[in-house]
Amino acid sequence: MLEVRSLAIPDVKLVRTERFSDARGYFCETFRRSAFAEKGIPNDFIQDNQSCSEPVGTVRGLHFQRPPFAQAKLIRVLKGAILDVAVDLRRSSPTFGRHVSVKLDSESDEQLFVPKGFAHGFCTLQPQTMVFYKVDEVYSPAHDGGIHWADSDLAIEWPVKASEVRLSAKDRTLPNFDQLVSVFE
Ligand SMILES: Cc1cn([C@H]2C[C@H](O)[C@@H](COP(=O)(O)OP(=O)(O)O[C@H]3O[C@H](C)C(=O)[C@H](O)[C@H]3O)O2)c(=O)[nH]c1=O
Repeated sequence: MLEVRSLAIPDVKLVRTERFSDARGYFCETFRRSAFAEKGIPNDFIQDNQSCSEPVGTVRGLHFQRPPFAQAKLIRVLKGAILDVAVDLRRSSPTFGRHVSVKLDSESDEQLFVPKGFAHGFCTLQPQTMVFYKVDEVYSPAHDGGIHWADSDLAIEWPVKASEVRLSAKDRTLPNFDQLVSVFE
């Protein structure tokens, strides 16, 4: 049975799929387009991504792609655990600049749906954390954008100190939120 519930920013949704356990282990259907569409997630996901982060305290993000290559994402954890974060970049939204954060791990059968118009990032909570996510628009480096993970205006409470965080060179130099020219209406 697929369950979908809205988070504090209603367009961001937590999805729970059903796990069938037996003496061998378990089986779960992690995505079925028709079932997700019936529950308000009709997106046509056309690309799958997977990343593995070796050290605890790895932060990937905050990333987004600009229109017309803006991506909605469906994120789940294959191994380990993350604090997953979505930031509302839609200028017309009453929650513009606000974020939601949720812990996802490989045992909870939960996934996070992040619609277009949001920046997305996560911090790993365990070593060798593997994240798998579906996107509904292809990768377009020319439309790649981001916000610095520790932006003071966003005030995200990450579970890692700035002195210990593991970041890509690109993410270290991402602009602050107040430097973000209007991207999403
Ligand atoms: C995203 C992406 C990247 N790449 C290549 C580009 C780089 O040579 C290499 C690593 O890319 P990057 O450092 O941007 O990977 P992450 O830091 O994990 O970025 C992702 O992390 C956060 C959490 C996200 O939500 C984004 O979807 C995505 O930006 O993979 C591709 O070939 N295709 C892709 O779709």
